[in-house]
Amino acid sequence: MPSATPPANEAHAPDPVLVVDFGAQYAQLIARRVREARVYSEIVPSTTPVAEMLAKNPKAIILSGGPSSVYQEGAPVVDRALFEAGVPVFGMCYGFQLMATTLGGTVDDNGAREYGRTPLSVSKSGSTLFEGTPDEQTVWMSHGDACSAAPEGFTVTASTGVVPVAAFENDERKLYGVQYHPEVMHTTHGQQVLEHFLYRGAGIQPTWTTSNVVEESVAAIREQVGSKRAICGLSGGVDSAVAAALVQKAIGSQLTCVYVDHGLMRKGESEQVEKDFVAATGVQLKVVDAEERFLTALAGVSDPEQKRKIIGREFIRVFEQAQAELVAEAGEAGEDVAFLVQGTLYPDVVESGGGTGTANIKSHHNVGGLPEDIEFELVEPLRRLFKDEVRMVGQELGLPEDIVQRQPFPGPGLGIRIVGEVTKDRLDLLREADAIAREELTAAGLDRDIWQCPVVLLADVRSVGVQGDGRTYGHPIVLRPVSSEDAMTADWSRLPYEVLAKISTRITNEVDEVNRVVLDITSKPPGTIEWE
Ligand SMILES: Nc1ncnc2c1ncn2[C@@H]1O[C@H](COP(=O)(O)OP(=O)(O)OP(=O)(O)O)[C@@H](O)[C@H]1O
Ligand SMILES: O=c1[nH]c(=O)c2[nH+]cn([C@@H]3O[C@H](COP(=O)(O)O)[C@@H](O)[C@H]3O)c2[nH]1
Ligand SMILES: NC(=O)CC[C@H](N)C(=O)O
Ligand SMILES: [Mg+2]
Repeated sequence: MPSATPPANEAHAPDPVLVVDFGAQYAQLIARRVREARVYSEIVPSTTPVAEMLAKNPKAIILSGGPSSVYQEGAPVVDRALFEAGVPVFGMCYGFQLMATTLGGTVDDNGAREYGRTPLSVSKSGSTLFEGTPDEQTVWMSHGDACSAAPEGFTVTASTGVVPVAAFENDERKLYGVQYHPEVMHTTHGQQVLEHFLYRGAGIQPTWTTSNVVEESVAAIREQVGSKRAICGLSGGVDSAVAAALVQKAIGSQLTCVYVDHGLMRKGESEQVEKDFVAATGVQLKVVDAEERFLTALAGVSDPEQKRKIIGREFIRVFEQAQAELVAEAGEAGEDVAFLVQGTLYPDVVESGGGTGTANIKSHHNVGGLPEDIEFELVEPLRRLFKDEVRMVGQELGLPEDIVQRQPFPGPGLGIRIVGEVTKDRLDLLREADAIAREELTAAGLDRDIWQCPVVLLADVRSVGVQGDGRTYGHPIVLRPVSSEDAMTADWSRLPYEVLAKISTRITNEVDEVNRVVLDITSKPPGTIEWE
């Protein structure tokens, strides 16, 4: 079964607000902001035919920004029919400009460029978007083209020092647009304006909550799995813990969780999964020791994508082996184990290029890294959710705080934190360094301030040091502490110097072969969070 096939339980999604992605930096952020307004949203690529969009029964449509210029040849377009279907539409930046030109207004490159924080003057009397917001507000702009004339029938509702048409609306036709980016934090009344569109313009009720998600998913999982059995890949991370708890709620003892100890885990992690998770949920757990298998398959490989593919493949082979064992244990009486539950999230799908036609940055082992010949039917109840929403679902299900608030750890584990070939010795070395960094961050009370802190071993790099009056020629360790909302973008965390100093001293003193500790001060973009 191809990995991009949405599992059957996706059919139960509520009618969405569609975010049409014109190649925006922030399409995901728009979708999140809509959900923060308690309205369900989904992203679709701009190449989706209008009929296909309308077939999803959208409650409203948002047109995102994008890098193109509407007057360029080959720039993405939208069929006029979209504006005539009676579905409320909100255009932002490129989406605003496209709405303007498609409906007879004028957009050109007239030198009215604006980048960053910009003061906006609102003429709000009777405006659906702006009523109740201040006359002067700060917005985030990022454009080189501008609208110089709104289409007929539209009222201009805002302007800036250089742009006369910075927002317009046609309340009768339920069409709205703004030149700026309401979705970014720096736009002071962005969320309010977006909510005005959703609630007032489109008349949507804010009813989408995580308790709906729990109810709907449980029903969908029961329908999908029926009386058959399922296994769930359990990693100790938030996503699989929440997925397992949801599926357990739906099908109880038909579920067995499988924890794969691939030898790429951090210090103490396997013990923690075995003890804590079972204690918290009472789930049936099968632990598979697959260290040798993974290390053999990874021997001699240093290319990151190759590593990811190998790890993805071996995961599935281990799940198949576990499946066979469970069937054998149950004997004749047992139903087939036909389903594999995974804690796949919406960003995993989008980043693996499966959601919006975006580029493949790295193959997540559970999406783009799955082998072609997988025979399980996938159950992925979190495939539509963002991380913070998953945490809310976990809370709703009564999972303990220390599971729900855990920092993410990638499925391929330390395998993608060794730059170079993965060997047992290198893993042991990295495990020690990582344990020290985690211990000190926890001791300093910083766990909640950072999103995660990968610790990376540059196995193919050596540098000269001096220790105990002697020369050393060892490897550097990289600390990569980041802060983030959803791992799609991130900034490096400004950790206190004393904490960094303590980590550095301890690692170089306590870990053989490491004589240097460096700090990664790159945001995402341009860096990613993990090094591979
Ligand atoms: N060691 C493992 N054993 C079994 N399944 C695993 C293991 N590691 C990952 N998986 C499966 O792959 C999925 C994706 O891994 P990922 O690391 O994104 O999620 P997670 O570990 O559940 O959560 P988090 O992102 O918070 O670490 C998991 O939800 C789980 O189903
Ligand atoms: O389960 C996973 N399988 C993977 O293959 C994988 N790759 C990265 N990550 C995690 O995803 C987030 C974003 O990471 P990047 O900025 O490196 O893409 C960060 O939280 C990473 O730790 C993964 N998780
Ligand atoms: N951020 C955007 O959507 C930019 C739209 C268009 N390319 C401009 O520069 O005006
Ligand atoms: Mg994980």
